[in-house]
Amino acid sequence: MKPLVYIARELPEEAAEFLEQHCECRYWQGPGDITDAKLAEEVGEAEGLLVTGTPIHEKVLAAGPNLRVVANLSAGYNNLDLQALKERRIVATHTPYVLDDTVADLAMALLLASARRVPELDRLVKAGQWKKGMDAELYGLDVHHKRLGIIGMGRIGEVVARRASLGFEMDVAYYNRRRKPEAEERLGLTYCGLEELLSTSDFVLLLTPLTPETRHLMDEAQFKLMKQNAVFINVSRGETVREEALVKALEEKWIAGAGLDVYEQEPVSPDHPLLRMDHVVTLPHIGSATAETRINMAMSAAKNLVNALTGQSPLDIVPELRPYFL
Ligand SMILES: NC(=O)C1=CN([C@@H]2O[C@H](COP(=O)(O)OP(=O)(O)OC[C@H]3O[C@@H](n4cnc5c(N)ncnc54)[C@H](OP(=O)(O)O)[C@@H]3O)[C@@H](O)[C@H]2O)C=CC1
Ligand SMILES: O=CC(=O)O
Repeated sequence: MKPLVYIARELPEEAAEFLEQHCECRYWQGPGDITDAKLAEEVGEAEGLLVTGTPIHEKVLAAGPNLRVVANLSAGYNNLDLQALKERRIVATHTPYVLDDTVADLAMALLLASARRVPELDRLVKAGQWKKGMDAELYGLDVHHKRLGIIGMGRIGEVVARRASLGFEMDVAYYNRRRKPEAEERLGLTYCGLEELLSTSDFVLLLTPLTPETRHLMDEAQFKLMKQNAVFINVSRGETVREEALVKALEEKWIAGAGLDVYEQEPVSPDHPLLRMDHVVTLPHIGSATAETRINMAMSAAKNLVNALTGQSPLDIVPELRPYFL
């Protein structure tokens, strides 16, 4: 008999077909995105779950007594209560690696767009406001040969660093809890403490996972350390930044601008002050959103799910749970 799995989101055809071959599949039918409360009602006898971002905590797990695996279709997995999963011996997986290049491209796009004011100037031209003699009003900031400080030099950070240093001849500094001597050598990185990184970088890119330690890692004190002509880019999770502090930093011109893919509340409210600022470039959490990469992520999540249910070791068990399942 095929194992029953509950799929809490839409999937590309390839991944749905693969899952149908190996599992009996039930799907969330909407309307809208599933919530944790709805998932608790739906999980029933399922042995596996496939989710993106839905909070998975004790109440959801308790509602599914047969659960053996939760496959998260994303690299970040801050939606998972790892302790509750561990206590119930339920394995959890995520989808790292397959999206690294795509997310790194998006980080560079945000950086360039913010520095050179691309969306703002696009709006200006389309509104018919381009006039002769306004040249100086359109100036942006150089990217090449500047210092990029990356907080969270992991899989994606390294790919951004390669683009920035080889493509734009930037000087790349990073801050992690642990140094990475091999990556320093290979990519020509400079390691520095957080304060030094913030006070010396022209662009600060946040790429840590969201954990209790990184929640509000960027607060007033951190924005105050940044240079006045520096730009802040966030591609990690919204809650790594205290948004009120970011708004203040931008309003009071402690920093020159920001490029954001993620927010404390998503979708961000239409009346959020960040959306009224010309020196902020805003994207709707689309770091990995290309057709090819979303297929690869879905296939990776589906394979992790099937492997776990058929007694093979899933490739991408979340690091904190690996010691218990490998
Ligand atoms: N916007 C989007 O669409 C996407 C966003 N993401 C986000 O990006 C995050 C990073 O992804 P990825 O590169 O694959 O993850 P990795 O785990 O490979 O890298 C994360 C890095 O952050 C560092 N880090 C962790 N905690 C801290 C801390 N407290 N202080 C400083 N550094 C820290 C780690 O180093 P160390 O342990 O040594 O500190 C590690 O090098 C994901 O968790 C996700 O939230 C990912 C994909 C798409
Ligand atoms: O935010 C996206 C992810 O994959 O993590």
